[in-house]
Amino acid sequence: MLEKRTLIDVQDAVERCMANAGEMPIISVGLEESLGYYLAEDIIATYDIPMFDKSPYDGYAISSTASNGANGENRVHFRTIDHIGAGSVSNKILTANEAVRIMTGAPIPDGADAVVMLEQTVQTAEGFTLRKTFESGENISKQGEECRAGDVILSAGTLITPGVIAVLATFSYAEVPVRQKPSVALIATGSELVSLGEELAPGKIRNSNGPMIAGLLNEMAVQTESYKVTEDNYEHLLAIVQEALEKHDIVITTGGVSVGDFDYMPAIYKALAADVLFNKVAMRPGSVTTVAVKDRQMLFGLSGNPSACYSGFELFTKPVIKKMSGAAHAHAPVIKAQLSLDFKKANPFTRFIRAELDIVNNTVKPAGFNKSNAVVAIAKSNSMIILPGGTRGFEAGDEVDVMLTRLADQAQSW
Ligand SMILES: Nc1nc2c(c(=O)[nH]1)N[C@H]1C(S)=C(S)[C@@H](COP(=O)(O)OP(=O)(O)OC[C@H]3O[C@@H](n4cnc5c(N)ncnc54)[C@H](O)[C@@H]3O)O[C@H]1N2
Ligand code: MOO
Ligand SMILES: [Mg+2]
Repeated sequence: MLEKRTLIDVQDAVERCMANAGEMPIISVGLEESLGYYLAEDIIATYDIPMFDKSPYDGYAISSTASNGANGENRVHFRTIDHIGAGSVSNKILTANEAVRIMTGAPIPDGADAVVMLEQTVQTAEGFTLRKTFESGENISKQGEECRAGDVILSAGTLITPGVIAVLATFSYAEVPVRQKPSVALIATGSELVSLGEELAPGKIRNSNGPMIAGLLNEMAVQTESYKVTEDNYEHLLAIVQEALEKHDIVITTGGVSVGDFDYMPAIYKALAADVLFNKVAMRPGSVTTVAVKDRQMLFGLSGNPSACYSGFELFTKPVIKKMSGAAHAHAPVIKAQLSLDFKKANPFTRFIRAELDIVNNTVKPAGFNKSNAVVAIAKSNSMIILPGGTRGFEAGDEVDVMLTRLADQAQSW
């Protein structure tokens, strides 16, 4: 007998997933390996940056009062008494009309409170002359102007980017406290699937979901074990899922979650006595997406249809992985943009459309043929339009919600 499924809202489904996503333990990784992890602790400045008053220019450090009254007709003369580059300290103490030749990054010598750029000077036998009055503090990078010892520079949950690595290096973090990432098993199911290079016998199709999801996980720097594409064989699939659960925090399957005679995932959740969080969501595509929990491990039963598979990952799996990995912001941002094409179809459920967002003009359109089985539109999309359930007849010019999935590769430039 066909089991009755309970339909739930997308938001509810997302919340159920997030409620079951526990943070992974804190580990320490080398600075060079830390890219893509999330900071597990706040990063607090251990000293002022800059650490000392320093010169922002190549030029001369002077006492500003000595430049008083300087102008084009009355150039003031300075005598150079020392010469330092970045990394060196002058132990001379300046008196009036003395100067230290100083390079960018070098500490300001005692007695100096201004820096004259090289271009503002005329060289003389014993030093230089200048033609303008300097103020105290002029052209000096002050100690602590960027941050002070004790300041919280970056908070726990921040994604480690190259900029974050620069901060960590500044404070000498050879090892970085991060949240471990969940390890993921990826199982593409379906007797129709053949891998790259294999013959496409009648009725067979290429497994595109497996490599796509592996790519999405790779982008998140998550370790993935891809299992061989399985046949639709209950015992075999159950054995693989059980093996995957022994080794991984998350098990992602694609396909076999609907009501077909060879859709074995529902029976497998039952056999595992897994707690099914939902198996029918009021969304298109991906309405049969199923998420279950077994002990503390999560099973994502993504739909076999490629666009449904992709959307299910973006909506449910990605934020769960981000939360487990310690991300402060697990969800993709949603913005408003103007539709640039009509979209007349009815939307009985919340509809997600793989879309092209033009960030310059803030307009958006479906990324071509957009049914649940579409593949090309995924490749062309940088976002997903979200149309609320119970609506129809969107027209060009209407404002719609757009989830930002990937904006890194915009075809826009200066
Ligand atoms: N009577 C009903 N039939 C269907 C329903 C329903 O509610 N009642 N739901 C439909 C919807 S909506 C979807 S979505 C699909 C979901 O199907 P499954 O998740 O069970 O996936 P499969 O049956 O295994 O495959 C569906 C489709 O996708 C192709 N596929 C599967 N795996 C891959 C892969 N790795 N790479 C590329 N393409 C793949 C597969 O060949 C099928 O064409 O069910 C509807 N039916
Ligand atoms: O819910 Mo299905 O994923 O529309 O094709
Ligand atoms: Mg099916």
